[in-house]
Amino acid sequence: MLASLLMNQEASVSPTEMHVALIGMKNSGKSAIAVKYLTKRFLGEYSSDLEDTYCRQESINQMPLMVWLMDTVDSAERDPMRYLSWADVFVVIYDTTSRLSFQVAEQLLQQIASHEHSLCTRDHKTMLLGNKIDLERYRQVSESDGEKLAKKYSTKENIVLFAEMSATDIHARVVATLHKPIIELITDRANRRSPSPRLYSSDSEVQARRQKSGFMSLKNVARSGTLRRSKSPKQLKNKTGSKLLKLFHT
Ligand SMILES: Nc1nc2c(ncn2[C@@H]2O[C@H](COP(=O)(O)OP(=O)(O)OP(=O)(O)O)[C@@H](O)[C@H]2O)c(=O)[nH]1
Repeated sequence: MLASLLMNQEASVSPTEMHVALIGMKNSGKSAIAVKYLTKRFLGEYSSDLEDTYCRQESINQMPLMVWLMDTVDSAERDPMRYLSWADVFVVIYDTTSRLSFQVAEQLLQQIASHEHSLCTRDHKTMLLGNKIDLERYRQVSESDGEKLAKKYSTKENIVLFAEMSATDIHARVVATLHKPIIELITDRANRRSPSPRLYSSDSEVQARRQKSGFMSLKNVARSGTLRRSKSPKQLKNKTGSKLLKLFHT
């Protein structure tokens, strides 16, 4: 009896889906990381002006979890609220061979921090991720610089994680790296025993748009397989096509 009560309580605080936004400067490797995570392949050529959201069914800590991955495009014309109001996990990616991309990563950490304080009450996790470490000889950003920056934007309640990786690395390591902030957030939420509400202000708008325009529901996704492409909130208005589909047709 007690065991089943505890199990029910556990189920009620466990998330069934996690929204992960990959953000960072153009060419930092967001698409390469997304493609590797979703398909186990590393592909060298991408179309850079397309933005998509994909999902993959995972088992994390022995719990089924739908991971939604938004592969964003770095563009001043697009509203950052599309990921700020959507994501549970922000993966801020920079290219370790580009100092400029590291500066952009700092601006993005700043953006997340100000959003968090002024608008957002929902808990989230951020990870600063240095990519392309296979190109060690061209490195412009040291590992300790990355660590320092992550520390700078960490608070007592919310630590910004830091990792380095290469999208050319083996699939298991890419998956393990992307799962780090997800696992931390799940653990934080379970410890607090209070799942943060997803529906508020801009989130409810996204939710309403999803229903109106047939955004793939969790049920449909579970019924029809593990990897699915769906549309980001922005694309519900403005269809741009799919990077992945495009990739596999070329
Ligand atoms: N050597 C190496 N090349 C990488 C790595 N990650 C990405 N690249 C390459 O870097 C280039 C840019 O990668 P993308 O994944 O398109 O970068 P992005 O951040 O999605 O760029 P936008 O879509 O323009 O915002 C591509 O030629 C990739 O093949 C990596 O870890 N190592």
